[in-house]
Amino acid sequence: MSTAPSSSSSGIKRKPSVIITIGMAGAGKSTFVQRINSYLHSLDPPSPPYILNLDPAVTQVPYEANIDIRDTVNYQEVMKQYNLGPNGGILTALNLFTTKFDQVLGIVEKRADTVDHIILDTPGQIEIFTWSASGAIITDAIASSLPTVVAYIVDTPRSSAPATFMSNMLYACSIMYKTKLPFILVFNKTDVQPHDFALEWMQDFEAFQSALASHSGSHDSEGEPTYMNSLMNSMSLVLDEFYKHLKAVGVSSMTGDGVKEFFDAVEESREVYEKEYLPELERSRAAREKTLQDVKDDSMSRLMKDLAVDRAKNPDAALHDRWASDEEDDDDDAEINIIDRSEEPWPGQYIDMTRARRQDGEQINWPRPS
Ligand SMILES: Nc1nc2c(ncn2[C@@H]2O[C@H](COP(=O)(O)OP(=O)(O)OP(=O)(O)O)[C@@H](O)[C@H]2O)c(=O)[nH]1
Repeated sequence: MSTAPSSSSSGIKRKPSVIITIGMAGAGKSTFVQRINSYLHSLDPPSPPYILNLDPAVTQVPYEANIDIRDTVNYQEVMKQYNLGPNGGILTALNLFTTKFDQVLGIVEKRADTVDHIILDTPGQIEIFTWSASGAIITDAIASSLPTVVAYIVDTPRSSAPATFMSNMLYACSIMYKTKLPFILVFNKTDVQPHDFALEWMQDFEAFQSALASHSGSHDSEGEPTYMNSLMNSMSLVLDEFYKHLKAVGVSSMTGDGVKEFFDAVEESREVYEKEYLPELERSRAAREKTLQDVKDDSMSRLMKDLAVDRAKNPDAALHDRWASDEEDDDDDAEINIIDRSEEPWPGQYIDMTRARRQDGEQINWPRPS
């Protein structure tokens, strides 16, 4: 029993799959992460994943994270120091952690040879990850290095009303188009409510529309469809296209039902990543490099034109510009002092101006107006 071959026929260890779990608060992300963690441990041979907890505010997680944001940033302290409320504190803690994400990625890449799955558990407040620069930086950084899939966790019992289902799907849709990554809808808590209704609504928009029509509040006092009803009808047509691009599985993080199907979907998504996401990533990288090169070429050609104009105006200028030969000799061996800031700091590199102390009795003559 194994989810996927961990090495290819050539004997080269294949890269691990990264699973980013995202979902509304209380949808069951942490419980789901623990469930897939225990599933991977139960395989023969066991295939323990590498887990990153990115929720700084969680008090307890049901799994042991390999990297935990709480070890790096104290969210309570951030709230105090920056005078923030809980959400601002979580966002700032994530921002601070993201400044170190290159180190995290370095560690993760080193682990890539020994694990088959890397799992990211994200903050409970969904928008802190999905609509922040930090969330985008973390997602892009990891997805450009390893095959990545988004697992969007849905609280199935709480999405059984057509309007709630629709708003959850719209949110999922916006995340899918933002990340452009392969996307798996995980209908969680199927032990409480099976997810068949959701699959039916996704496959047949007429079924969704009739569920909507039969729901109370869909018609006004004169029997006309309400504004909300008409809006959701139109939205369901829009979402029809979105449903074609994703996989949906039903899971119970409580009982473990559907976890095997989830990993099958991860495996299929890996192919989508390699066929669609990776070429797109390389295309946009090449486009970015081309734009940069075009800007450089343009500046250079303008500089050369300016030089040509100067030379035409004053043909002798170049003669006067010559250095004396002894000056040239002096400079020949001079080292160009380029500082690589990514190297180890050297003594005195960091001068914290806020801490510089004045000598006792030292007078400072501040400049005064007039
Ligand atoms: N019955 C049932 N309950 C579940 C399932 N998955 C999670 N829960 C419960 O749902 C509640 C929320 O689960 P969490 O895993 O804390 O959800 P979360 O999305 O991580 O929540 P945040 O920490 O707010 O992000 C807990 O009480 C879980 O026990 C499931 O598959 N079935």
